[in-house]
Amino acid sequence: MIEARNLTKRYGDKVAVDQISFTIEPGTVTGFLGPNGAGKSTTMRMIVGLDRPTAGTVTVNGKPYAAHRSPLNEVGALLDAKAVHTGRSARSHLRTMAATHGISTRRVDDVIEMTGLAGVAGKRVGGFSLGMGQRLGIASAMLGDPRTLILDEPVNGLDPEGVVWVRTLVRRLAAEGRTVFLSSHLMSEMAQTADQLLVIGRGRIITAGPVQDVIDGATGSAVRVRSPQAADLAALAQADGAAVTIPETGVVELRGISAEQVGETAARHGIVLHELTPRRASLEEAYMHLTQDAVEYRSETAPAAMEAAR
Ligand SMILES: Nc1ncnc2c1ncn2[C@@H]1O[C@H](COP(=O)(O)OP(=O)(O)OP(=O)(O)O)[C@@H](O)[C@H]1O
Repeated sequence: MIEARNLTKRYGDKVAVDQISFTIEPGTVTGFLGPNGAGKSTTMRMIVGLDRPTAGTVTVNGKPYAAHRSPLNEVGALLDAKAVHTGRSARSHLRTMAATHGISTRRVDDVIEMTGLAGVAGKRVGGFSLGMGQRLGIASAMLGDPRTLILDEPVNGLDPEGVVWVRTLVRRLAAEGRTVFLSSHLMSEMAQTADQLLVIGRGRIITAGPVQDVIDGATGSAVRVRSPQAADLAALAQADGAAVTIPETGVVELRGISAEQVGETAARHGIVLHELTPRRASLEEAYMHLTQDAVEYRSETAPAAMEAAR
């Protein structure tokens, strides 16, 4: 379990993390989302004691990271996959880490096997592809068989097979009762991997909760209706309190009303329906909606893309 209370980090005038409080429960995969510069890496670094909070506290399984007698057995972290001595082989890197923490060489062989690195474990890390480096980072995080895993962008640079592998691995680790906290900018992947979400923007928590609740809370569910009398139906739904958008001629999208209500209203007024579809937003749409005011580094085309996504 990871617990943060009023956790704050300032770099000079810049408030990177602003009094955030959250609990990451064991037995779940919790996704950490937010735009570039939102404070995700800073938060993760504070959890593992690489950055000191300016104020507030964060504990892992009840204690600050540094207070654990054997931190590597408590928390495994992948924070910067490139932070490895490039002249060493993967096996030698892992064996050095293991030796300094009283971990057996058998465990080193196990994590090499587990992360699919067996074929390249004797090669210099400097020659590794981004994906191989990520696998080595995950192997390092797993070395102490920790109860808590913190993974910053673990699928970055992985091919589709690698992405599925990470998803399966973290799901299995959570099913074993471990705490898994991971960040990613890939929304479709996060939607498939995480149970819970923590969304931050400009150093503050925007929302937190189960994935589907976060999506529904951000966008609400909608009903898409195609009808030759779409305008009539839209007027009736509006009178019933629905919000109406017209994505194309002959199609209306209604919010704040159920598909059943729409169908019954249509039947009562003899309106012909060609389509009646309850429509749930994607995590990407919800994320765009949630973070639209928290994006610091925005490209010129982003607002138009967001509009289209809504
Ligand atoms: N060492 C530092 N010195 C000064 N400012 C920093 C430092 N580290 C981070 N920041 C600033 O703190 C803010 C949060 O950065 P952080 O790297 O935690 O964001 P992030 O959510 O991980 O972003 P990304 O998705 O781009 O990785 C940013 O504005 C960043 O520029």
